[in-house]
Amino acid sequence: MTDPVTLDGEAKIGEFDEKRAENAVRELLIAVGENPDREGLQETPARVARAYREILAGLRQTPEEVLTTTFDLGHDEMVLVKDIEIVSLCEHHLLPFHGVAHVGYIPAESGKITGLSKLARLVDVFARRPQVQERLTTQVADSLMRILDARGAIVVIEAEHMCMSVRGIRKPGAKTTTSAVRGQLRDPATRSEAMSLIMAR
Ligand SMILES: Nc1nc2c(ncn2[C@@H]2O[C@H](COP(=O)(O)OP(=O)(O)OP(=O)(O)O)[C@@H](O)[C@H]2O)c(=O)[nH]1
Ligand SMILES: [Zn+2]
Repeated sequence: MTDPVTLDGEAKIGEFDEKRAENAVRELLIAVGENPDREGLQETPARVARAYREILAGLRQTPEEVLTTTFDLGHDEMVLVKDIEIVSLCEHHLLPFHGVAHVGYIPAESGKITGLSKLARLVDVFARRPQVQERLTTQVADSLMRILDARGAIVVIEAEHMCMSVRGIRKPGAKTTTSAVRGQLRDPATRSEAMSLIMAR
């Protein structure tokens, strides 16, 4: 197995060990009192391993990889993509949290901008890891600043956590909102313009 490395977005984590994941799921089925050899469960460890590989694909991607396409359009005002669907995995319970991300930035003075789809890809790089919502929000904003030399960035995420709806406190429908605001978007007027665009339905 490859050595694990940090989750700072700059380094890649080790390979996905499918066999090990399968064995762990089989063990979990036994631990909860199930029979992993009964007909309906025989393929389950392999299916679950594949599902985790997909849901956690961001562990093997870096934000630099997805923000490579840049154009110089000379556009130097805010670009905002709203309602990007996200599904992530809460690192405390390994249960999903899902909702939407709104991602905006003010391009570098050079006018260096990226493709719109790349903003959604960037969100996925960090969402597809074991996460807490606050860190997911921060990592997206910091990547825009660092990689695009953006003059400002704003990321707002609204999500429902399955760990709060299906277990524990059991409050389905409760939504958590987190934001990260960087650079020129911290200026009150610019920030409030961005927030009203984000909140407009
Ligand atoms: N700040 C933050 N907390 C989270 C996130 N996802 C889950 N949590 C919380 O992490 C906490 C873990 O608390 P613990 O007391 O260690 O675990 P627990 O006994 O399962 O907690 P309960 O959910 O209250 O039953 C809970 O309050 C969760 O709601 C997240 O993205 N951000
Ligand atoms: Zn949780």
